[in-house]
Amino acid sequence: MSSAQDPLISASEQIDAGDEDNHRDEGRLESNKPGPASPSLFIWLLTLSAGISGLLFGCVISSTLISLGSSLSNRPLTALDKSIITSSTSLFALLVSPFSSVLADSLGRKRVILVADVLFILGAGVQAACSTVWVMVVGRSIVGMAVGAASFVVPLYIAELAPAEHRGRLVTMNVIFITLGQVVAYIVGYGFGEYGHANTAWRWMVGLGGVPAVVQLFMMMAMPETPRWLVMVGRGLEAKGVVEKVAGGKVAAREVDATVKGIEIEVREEQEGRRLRRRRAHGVDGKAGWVEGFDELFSIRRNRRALAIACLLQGLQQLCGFNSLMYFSATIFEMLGFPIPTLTSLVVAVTNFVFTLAALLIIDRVGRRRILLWSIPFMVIGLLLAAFGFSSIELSSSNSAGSTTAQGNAIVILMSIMVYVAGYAIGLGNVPWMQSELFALNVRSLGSGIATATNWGANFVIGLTFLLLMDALTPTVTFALYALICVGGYVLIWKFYPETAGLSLEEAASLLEDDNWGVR
Ligand SMILES: O[C@H]1[C@H](O)[C@@H](O)[C@H](O)[C@@H](O)[C@H]1O
Repeated sequence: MSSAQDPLISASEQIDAGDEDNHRDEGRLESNKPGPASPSLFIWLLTLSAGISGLLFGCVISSTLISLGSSLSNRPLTALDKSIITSSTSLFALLVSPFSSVLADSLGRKRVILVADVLFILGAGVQAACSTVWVMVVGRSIVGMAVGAASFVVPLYIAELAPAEHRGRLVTMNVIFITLGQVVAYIVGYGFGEYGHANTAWRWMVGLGGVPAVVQLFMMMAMPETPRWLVMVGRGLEAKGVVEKVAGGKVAAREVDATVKGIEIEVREEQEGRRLRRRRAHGVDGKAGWVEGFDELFSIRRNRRALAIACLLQGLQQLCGFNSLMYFSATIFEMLGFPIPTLTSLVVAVTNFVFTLAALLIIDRVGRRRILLWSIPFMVIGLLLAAFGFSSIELSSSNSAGSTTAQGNAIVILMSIMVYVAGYAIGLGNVPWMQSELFALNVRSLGSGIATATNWGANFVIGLTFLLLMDALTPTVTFALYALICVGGYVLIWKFYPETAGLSLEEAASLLEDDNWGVR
């Protein structure tokens, strides 16, 4: 085959010839070339190692305050104690995620995962050994820092290592671990609650949470840094080795070269652009710091757009109310008269897990935008049906209707919640974590960190307001409000979120240059 016929050969030759105008095309070719049928064993291993953080994240987010009894501060917990203990985790996750993005650029993606592991282990130990409420809050806050850092850096790490055609699937693997962690937390919580000794069971539960972090610490030490970060810090040769390893020997050396060159070109262009902007603004040359990172994120149109979309998706993922079910579904099911509410809650966690698995199978074929536009309507239907079910219960209880009607309504609500959760898990539960593909490399880490902070901020708000809303506005209005938020989110996604499935990271990020936000 001649080089004219072979797009890859011609692309790399053009690069070698120094034709900068054509360099952008190279990234496009990288994404369109037929990739290996399935990810290599090495990339699976790497995703597994990084995904253990997801397991920890899931366990932490779902670990309800199992019976602490009077084992802290020699008194029963007050409502204030409970809300401070619960919200300290999301608050610290929120504070730490943008900060750890700065660390991910200076120390590297992998080291931030290692730091998060150390924090997980420390936090688990402090919680397991604590005897006062305030030490418990300290332990939960340390775990919050770990979750904040890990929830942002793991999807970034996976996305930067994954081949374009499998990226969605591999990032979704991380969400599978999160949802699996949630299922495990429910089962363990239920088991300890039913059969454990009240004063020690919870210590075991939080303490054992440190074990996966120890396992991950050792596994991650053997894993490489991402090629993109390596190129960014001038270690191009190492980057080539990693690309080769990820491909599992299934691609030709020239394709590896082309991939690394594509990244190098992007880095060079961005450094050049940054230098020019600095010179124009301050008349000086020099190394850009993280303040410039913020400046670039907000002053350049394409970066601003990427940030707006990533924050929209992450905010919507939480404001749609899903985690209120994770935190309080047992309370809801108790209210509805289910005999073992914690077991009914497990149904929610399992539905979430199973449909996230389904997302794994179809996400790269269906595409991110399309999967959201298909699945959000199911969330709206589920929420509205649940709202309707609650309104019937409110009516029937005020008319003191028979318990069969109430039971029927409770089942309708459970089914509607399952429809909602399925819709959530297949789209909104995982697509926002593909945030890094929206950003150009120089602002990728910072942008992902801010979007992750948006996720934790909205999570904090939902956790804090759900019970209050149920009380002040009735369950019907609360669920209808979440449906309204989903409708608003749907319209914004339809207007502004372009499809990024199958594109290289470089190509996906440049979509947002378009006047129509890359949507058409
Ligand atoms: O992607 C995850 C997943 O959907 C979890 O089930 C949810 O609890 C988290 O908040 C979310 O970030």
